[in-house]
Amino acid sequence: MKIAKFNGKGEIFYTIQGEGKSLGKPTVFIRSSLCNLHCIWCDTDYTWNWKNTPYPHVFDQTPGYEKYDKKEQIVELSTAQIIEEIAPYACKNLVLTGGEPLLQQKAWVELMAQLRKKDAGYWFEVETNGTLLPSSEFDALIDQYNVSPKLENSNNSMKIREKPEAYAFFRQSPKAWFKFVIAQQADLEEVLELIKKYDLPSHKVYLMPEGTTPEQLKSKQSWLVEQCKQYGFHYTDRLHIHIYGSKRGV
Ligand SMILES: Nc1nc2[nH]cc(C(=O)O)c2c(=O)[nH]1
Ligand code: SF4
Ligand SMILES: [Mg+2]
Repeated sequence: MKIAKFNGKGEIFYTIQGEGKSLGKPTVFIRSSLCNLHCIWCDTDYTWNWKNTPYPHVFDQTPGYEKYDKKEQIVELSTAQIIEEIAPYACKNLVLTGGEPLLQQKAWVELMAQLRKKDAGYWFEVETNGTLLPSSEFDALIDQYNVSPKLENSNNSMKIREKPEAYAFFRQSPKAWFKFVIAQQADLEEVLELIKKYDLPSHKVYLMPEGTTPEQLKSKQSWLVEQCKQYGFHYTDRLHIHIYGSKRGV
């Protein structure tokens, strides 16, 4: 599997789930590389923002920021190698993230199947942008989908960010929970439209402030909580950002 490379190794780390339904749960994260979207504010752009691609990013304004050399950002790990990497952690909760993990479903299926065979107690969550359909094999192994559909604020065209067949799948899955990144009022209105259009279950919707620093998150907290109260959505923060700041591997 293509894993994001960090400090010469695969980006695999033990922390607490910082977002959404499982917030606070001790969890091992495995960050796969590659994404089919190109969100302008993406905080894991080292999984897709390759040199000689046209996608703009907010970091373009940051002095010294450069698009990434694909070869330098990916490490190919076998299922056995990934199992070896996670072995030292006394934790059976895994989050498959990225990038977009559903781009590499076959490799995840092999990993999940082998781990379950060893220990039925494994719990598998996946962080997905909700544009790709899970295979039946993948769906059979996964415990929870954290579906984070992208809005206009992501700067992806509607054609690539809004896939009706994927919405149809996740809206009916008992394992799926929705998490929308909200930067401003217009985003909230877009979420309300999507909920109506795809008949999403409101009680399974989380709103999360946009931001990669505690200051950015804090500036939106109280406003967003009021919106959650008004519409009956859950609020989720980005706990790992408050605790660790904007760092990799936490
Ligand atoms: N602690 C922690 N929680 C997270 N929840 C979703 C994450 C992600 O990047 O997918 C993430 C992450 O990178 N770290
Ligand atoms: S879908 Fe996720 S990983 Fe892909 S560009 Fe958007 S924020 Fe980044
Ligand atoms: Mg993240």
